Amino acid sequence: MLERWRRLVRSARLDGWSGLTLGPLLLAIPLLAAIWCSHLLYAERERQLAVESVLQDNANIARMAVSVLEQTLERSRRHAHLARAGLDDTRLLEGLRLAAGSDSLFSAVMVQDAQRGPLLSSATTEGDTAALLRLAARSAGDTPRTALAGEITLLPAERGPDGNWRLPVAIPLLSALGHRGQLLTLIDANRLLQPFRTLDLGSGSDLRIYDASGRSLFDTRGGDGRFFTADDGSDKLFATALQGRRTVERADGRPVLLAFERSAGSGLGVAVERRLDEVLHNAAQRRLALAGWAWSLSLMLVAALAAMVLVARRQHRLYRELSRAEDEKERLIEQLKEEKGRAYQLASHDHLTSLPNRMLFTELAASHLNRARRNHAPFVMMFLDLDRFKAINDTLGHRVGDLLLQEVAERLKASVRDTDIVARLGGDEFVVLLTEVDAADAAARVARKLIDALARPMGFDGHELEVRASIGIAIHPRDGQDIDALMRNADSAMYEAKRSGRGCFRYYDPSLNARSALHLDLHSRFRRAILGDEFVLHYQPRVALNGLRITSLEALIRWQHPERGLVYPGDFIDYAEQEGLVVELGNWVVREACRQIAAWQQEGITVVPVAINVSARQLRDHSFVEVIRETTAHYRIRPDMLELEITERCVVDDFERAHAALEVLSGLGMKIALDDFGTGFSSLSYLRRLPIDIIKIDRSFINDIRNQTNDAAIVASTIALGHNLGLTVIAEGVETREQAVYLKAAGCDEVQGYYFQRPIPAAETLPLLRDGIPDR
Ligand SMILES: Nc1nc2c(ncn2[C@@H]2O[C@@H]3COP(=O)(O)O[C@H]4[C@@H](O)[C@H](n5cnc6c(=O)[nH]c(N)nc65)O[C@@H]4COP(=O)(O)O[C@H]3[C@H]2O)c(=O)[nH]1
Repeated sequence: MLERWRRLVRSARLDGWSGLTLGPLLLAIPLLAAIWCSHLLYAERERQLAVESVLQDNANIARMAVSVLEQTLERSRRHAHLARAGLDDTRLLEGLRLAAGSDSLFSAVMVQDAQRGPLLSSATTEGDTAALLRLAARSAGDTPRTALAGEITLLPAERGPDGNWRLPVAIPLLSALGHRGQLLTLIDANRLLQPFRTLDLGSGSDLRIYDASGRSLFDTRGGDGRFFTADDGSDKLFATALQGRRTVERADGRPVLLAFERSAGSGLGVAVERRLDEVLHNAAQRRLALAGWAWSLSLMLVAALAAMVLVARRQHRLYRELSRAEDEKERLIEQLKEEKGRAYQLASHDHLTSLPNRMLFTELAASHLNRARRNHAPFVMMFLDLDRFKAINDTLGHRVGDLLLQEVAERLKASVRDTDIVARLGGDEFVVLLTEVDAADAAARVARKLIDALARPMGFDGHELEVRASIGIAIHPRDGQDIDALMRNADSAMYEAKRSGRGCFRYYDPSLNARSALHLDLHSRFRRAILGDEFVLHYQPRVALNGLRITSLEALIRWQHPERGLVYPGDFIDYAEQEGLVVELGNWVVREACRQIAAWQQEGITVVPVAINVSARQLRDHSFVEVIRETTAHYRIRPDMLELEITERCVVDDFERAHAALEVLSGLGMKIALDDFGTGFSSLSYLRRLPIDIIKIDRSFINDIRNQTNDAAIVASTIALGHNLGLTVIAEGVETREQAVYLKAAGCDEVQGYYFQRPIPAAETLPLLRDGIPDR
């Protein structure tokens, strides 16, 4: 069974509709169990109720029968009273004769005196007289239990001469004068038992009357009932029956439901019984009807289940077919997509290099341009042309030319980010779209990288080639607002590059070319420039307005370029910062300033502190403090001979680290100046939190100080603020006497500017240091 169940489950699972089959099955089992359990319980209850009800009915009938019998015998007792009185006075017996004569229940009455014999007899036939005498002889020994009358003695019925059944009844008497006697009556049995004959007890039922000794007197079997004669003997049942009701087994083995009731007065007993099988037969009819219901319900359930399973199977089959169709559809769509993809690839890509062709490039570039517009981001287009490709193609053949183009494509792709786009427009013309660039400088770097990547030797079919490329760069939005304009301008910049000698790049905007050339130069020769002493420091004095004494020299870096001449920091500091070169440059400045101070000191010149500019990166650099410590120690100068000029930019990115470094340096005795004061947003907060000694008001505020602008008020309040905080206030960019006078009047402590002295090389500072600022 278990194995069959397992097989069923397994097969259902294999079919893929296990849930659909097992679900209804698992639902049906408890439902069927519930139907049949309740049916069985109900049937059993029905059976018990039927038995209980029949036992109860039987008991009621038995009680009623006993009561009827008692009422009848009560009449005999009344006659016994008259008879007892008649024993003492026979005249009184006349009353008895009349009473008995008018009571049809009594067929004959006789009063018998123990000594005198019969005193009265209403018997009209000899048979009745003989029956009464037999009865008298039979009960002659009975003694009355009370002073009035004794127990009633009933004898088995006997048939009279007229053929009617009579019940002989004897009651012993004891008169007031002590006479003993008996009242003997023949009760008309048919009359006595008539009520029981008409009782409808139901089929298989029987009512039986017993006398006090347990002899059966009458039962209702056979329609009219039957009387038991003296020869019939007593019924065993009576001997075992107790008062009450129960199920007992008859001698023939059949169980009956029996109720037994005995009269307290006469001792007569009535048993009412009904065959159990008869009773159960009726209950069985109901049980059968119930079973019919249970079967119907079960069948309906099974039918519903089967229908569910069938529907589920059908749906499952449909679902499988549908999903097969769906798979097929998916497959076709995939196939179509692949074919479409192949067609698109063919139509949109260059077959030789697999790079996007002009059509696809234009689409991609347009979408990137839209994004760049939304994000206000730069967008760089580069046109790239291989120098002398035609000659290679013509001399070495198309095969080499093709291989060369493929290699170029690979190298170009490898040199840019995945987000950038490389396309081949045709022939040896390529285009590169840089989508994530932050500045024109970055475009220059990429262009240089591309040129370098292509310049590495390539070998094909035993030929070693070096390819040089010319690149034209157009930047959105300065060089064009749409793709066409950008492509056109990148193309013309590319021709400019070719004209400039090939193997180089050119911006469409000429101003960018000079700057980019400088940056490239810086990049390629930066170390050489530091080692080869191409950088120099110029110094500009800071002058105290009170007495025009030089208080400090600001060291300003310049690049003494061999070809370009003196290059100012505005052209390379930001670039050096972006490229991570500024720390090395800054360290050089620290070294050079310390070396110069030491040199001045060795020449016996009284030196003022030198202020150096510190960039943001430099201040963040972990070794910065150490560099200052070591360099000052190396040149044997006191650290307070150096001053630091920082700007807000130096601290915004990593305030904590800058703050820590400044605290250490300030602790060494160095003064810290906040440069370009007033141009930032939060200068004031920095003043409170950093160890600042000096603020330098930006020169943009000094320019217009005399022209009734807000600047004068700003300068005046900055001076007042600085003083309140105990700081030295310096004004930068003082170019005129008026500005100096105004600043002095406003309470400014020191000034710096062309009016007093332009930045000059170290050699030219000697007269200044020695003689001070000349009078003006
Ligand atoms: N119009 C005008 N300008 C005046 C006048 N007086 C001085 N200047 C110029 O103002 C700048 C003052 O330096 P800064 O504000 O620190 O501004 C400096 C500083 O931020 C940075 N810098 C200079 N040297 C270094 C350096 O060694 N390291 C770093 N990180 N930055 C430096 O470059 C900036 C520019 O330096 P420079 O070109 O030397 O320009 C200098 C100086 O030549 C004047 O009366 N009128």
